[in-house]
Amino acid sequence: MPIGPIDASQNPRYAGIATFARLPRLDQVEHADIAVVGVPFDTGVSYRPGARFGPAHVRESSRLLRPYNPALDVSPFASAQVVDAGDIAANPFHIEEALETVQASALELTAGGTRLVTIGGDHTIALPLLRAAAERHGPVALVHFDAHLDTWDTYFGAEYTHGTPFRRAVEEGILDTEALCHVGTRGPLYGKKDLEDDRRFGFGIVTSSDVFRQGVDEVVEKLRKRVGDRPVYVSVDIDVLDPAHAPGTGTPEAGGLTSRELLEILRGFAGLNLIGADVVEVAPAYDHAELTGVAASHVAYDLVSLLAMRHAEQA
Ligand SMILES: N=C(N)NCCCC(=O)O
Ligand SMILES: [Zn+2]
Ligand SMILES: [Zn+2]
Repeated sequence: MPIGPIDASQNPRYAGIATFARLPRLDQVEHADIAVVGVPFDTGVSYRPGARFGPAHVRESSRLLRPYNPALDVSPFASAQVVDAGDIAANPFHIEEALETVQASALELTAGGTRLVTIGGDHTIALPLLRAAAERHGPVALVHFDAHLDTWDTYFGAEYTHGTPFRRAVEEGILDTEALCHVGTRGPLYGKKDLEDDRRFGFGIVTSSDVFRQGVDEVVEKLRKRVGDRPVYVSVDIDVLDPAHAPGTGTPEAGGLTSRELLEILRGFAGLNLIGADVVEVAPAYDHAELTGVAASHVAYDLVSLLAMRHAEQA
């Protein structure tokens, strides 16, 4: 029987030290099927800093999560042993070293078949997480929720930034270029070439306006078709949400998804071969009333739920 979260009917949910959803820590269980892990790192940002405080904020904002997920008809913490694995201590003064630390830690955490849902941190961390995923599964399909393409080349000559992880990932051959898609992109670019490059790398695009005009069901159908039964990694930059739904982020863009749209699309992924996920770019200094923290914690909860369903199917 998995060890579940602290019971909110016995112990007030606002009491005690915050782990994600009040789950046990990794060192309190024998084996974890799914681990939520933080990467408090934001040395890769191009505008507002502060995503290094994302993991702590999302944990604090996750205290109200309950054990049954009716939208997916699953009790994720009963279907699988889910834990909080704490934070990966990435060097804030040396990006390359930080990326190595994140990759090595992700490999260590997944050694026994544990699936990861990682809380960022800025989007730079998706690169080492994808490297680790590809080491385990080979090149992976990617569904990338973001206002931004994040396939730009360099900033100030720097290769590893939060605007460039997916270009590096394609160059490194760790993505399955038959099955890549951005969802929720919008806003001004540097030039038309950004889109041409992105297309050349193999990405399909479902813009924020496509989600609005086509609706959730059509979008889910397209994404499921593109991914098929490939191992798929889901990366959620919280700025995919409209700033009204997620003000606490580093590079906000108007005209984004609602949290309802994002959660509905994610729930449409039930049955896909999800192998890992991240939720990044939560910058609490710009958050109000935990809007962004709550949205991110619910996104992480649904991602954990999808992984738990997959785990139960395979067990
Ligand atoms: N990954 C995020 N959130 N933002 C990338 C923005 C890159 C830029 O400053 O153009
Ligand atoms: Zn973004
Ligand atoms: Zn991003």
